[in-house]
Amino acid sequence: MNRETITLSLGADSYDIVLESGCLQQAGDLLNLNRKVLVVTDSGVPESYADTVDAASLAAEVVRIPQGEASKNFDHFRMLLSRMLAFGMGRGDCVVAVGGGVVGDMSGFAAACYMRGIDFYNIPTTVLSQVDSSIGGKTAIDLDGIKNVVGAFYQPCRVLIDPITLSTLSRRQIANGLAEAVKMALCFDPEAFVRFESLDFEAELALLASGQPSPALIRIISDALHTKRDVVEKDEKEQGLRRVLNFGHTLGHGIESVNVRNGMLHGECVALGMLPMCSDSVRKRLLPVLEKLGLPTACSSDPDQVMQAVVHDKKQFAGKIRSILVDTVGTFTEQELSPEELRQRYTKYFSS
Ligand SMILES: O=C(O)C(=O)C[C@@H](O)[C@H](O)[C@H](O)COP(=O)(O)O
Repeated sequence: MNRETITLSLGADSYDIVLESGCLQQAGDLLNLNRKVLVVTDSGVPESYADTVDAASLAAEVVRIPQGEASKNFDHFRMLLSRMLAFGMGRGDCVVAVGGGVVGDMSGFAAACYMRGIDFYNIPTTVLSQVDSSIGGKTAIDLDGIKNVVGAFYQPCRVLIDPITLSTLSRRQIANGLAEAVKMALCFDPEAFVRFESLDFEAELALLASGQPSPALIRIISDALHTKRDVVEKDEKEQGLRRVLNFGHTLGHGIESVNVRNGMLHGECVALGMLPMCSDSVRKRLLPVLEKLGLPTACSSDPDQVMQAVVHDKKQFAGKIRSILVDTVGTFTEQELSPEELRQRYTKYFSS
């Protein structure tokens, strides 16, 4: 099996991302598990993944939270900390996340807070977490319906990305994660976007369903990891360039907050959130890609409700919302838009 190791250079917080089919099975060799380990996973992740980490650890506790964004809350966060305390974990012990973005974000935040910070490893098992959320150290929980509003920048010690884990995901979950990779290609990587345009999605899904790795998906994951690595190395704490990774998220988070109970997924909301923020020519290329992936392209959420959530987002600054726009594939601009201007973009695109 081919292994790609991508190093994120952040001084003392540098770490390797290992991308290799089958690397989950090597967790005992690739991670330091010779200590107490809190393994955090969710009810949608095959139990065998967490069991693999458990078996490779000196002593492990496995915590399984219910699947879904609604679990990324204060109660589950507190429960993780209590479990660490009850297990007698000390500063030399570690947390391992095995799952998607919810598991990674929340367990990373728990690792950041327990005893002011213990080691954290991430083993993302969804497309979304493999291309985006496991990289760059954003950890968080949601509060009062606002996404990621409590959290910390806390880098993992190592990330293991095993594309074989994608074979158990539904088509919808795969497309959900690919929305984040489309976002990165649109902003930074025109060649990666062309690869999306020529992607034979059905053929790659068929490969995955037969238990084989999908070369095209591995290439997409690798493209996204390189883009994100380059961005985070230049701007770890999101003071400038990293804000571009929020393309599609400003309206997207608003749409997500309104639709969380309808079961809409994060990437689906990001897909919708990108559409009003593109030029006509970019949208003309984006729409067929989203349609091919089966991502939504129409949204009927009430603009007032969407905007209510948008104005609580972290991108608000002196009454304006820092928004990313894409006029040409591979480039971006940042503009400070008023809530009214954003609302108009939303209504103009989705009501016409
Ligand atoms: O890593 C980043 O930086 C991102 O913005 C990646 C986003 O795709 C991701 O969804 C992130 O969690 C959103 O960030 P937030 O700061 O708006 O919570």
